Amino acid sequence: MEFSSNSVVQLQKVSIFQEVNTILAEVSFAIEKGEFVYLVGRTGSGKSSLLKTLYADLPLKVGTAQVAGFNIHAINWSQVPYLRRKIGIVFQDFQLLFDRSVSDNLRFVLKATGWKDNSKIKNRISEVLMRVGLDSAANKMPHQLSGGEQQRVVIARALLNEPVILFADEPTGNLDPDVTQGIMELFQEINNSGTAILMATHNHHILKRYPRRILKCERGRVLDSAKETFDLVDGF
Ligand SMILES: Nc1ncnc2c1ncn2[C@@H]1O[C@H](COP(=O)(O)OP(=O)(O)OP(=O)(O)O)[C@@H](O)[C@H]1O
Repeated sequence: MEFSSNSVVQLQKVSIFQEVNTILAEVSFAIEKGEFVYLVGRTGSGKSSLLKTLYADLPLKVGTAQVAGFNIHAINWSQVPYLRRKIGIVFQDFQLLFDRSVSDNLRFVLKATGWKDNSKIKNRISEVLMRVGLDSAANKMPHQLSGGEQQRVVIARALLNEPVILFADEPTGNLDPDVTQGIMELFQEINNSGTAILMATHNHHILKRYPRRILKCERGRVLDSAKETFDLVDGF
């Protein structure tokens, strides 16, 4: 399989494991710079496990994978923080630190990823909060924000180091339809400005409203809408 140098994710004959169980096998696909791709499939079909393998939370034992220029199959633990600086990760449950303000949540990540200059840190925090439409929330505590606003802070946090790709695992899973739409519009804007996105979702309405390429986990394989047609309804 030929991969282009424009790819931000390239997998070749990858198997995904949970403990000793093979969850997915023979997984080969590429995601290009600036592409938006959905990841779908029934509950337990392997979406989260695949994402975790891509951001090196699960070890890659079979096959080869490159993510944001890192060889995931050969990565060692000391390199993982550098990989994580090149990618952004957004989960369904927001995972903010609830004992500190929004800006301190963001400052924590910048400091942990090597930022030292306080005025640059302050500027970067303002920039990302502006980008997600929350510039007035810097001094609020997470519990003072709605679920949708908290998810925007998580997205701002994922954008801090200008990632080449965002991995989003059910980012709208806990949100009502109006708020979901706002988050999807934000993802479209982020994507339009050049960041690739791989987003796991169970939400059929999102796929209809914002149609893009789809990867589907099914019976231990990953199907690709760019290469084959498959039944979308089955799997939600
Ligand atoms: N930490 C774990 N230890 C062992 N097995 C696990 C673990 N996490 C997930 N699994 C198993 O791996 C398989 C794939 O789970 P995974 O969470 O990747 O699916 P998913 O498609 O993301 O599901 P969902 O849509 O419910 O989030 C399931 O059979 C699950 O039981």
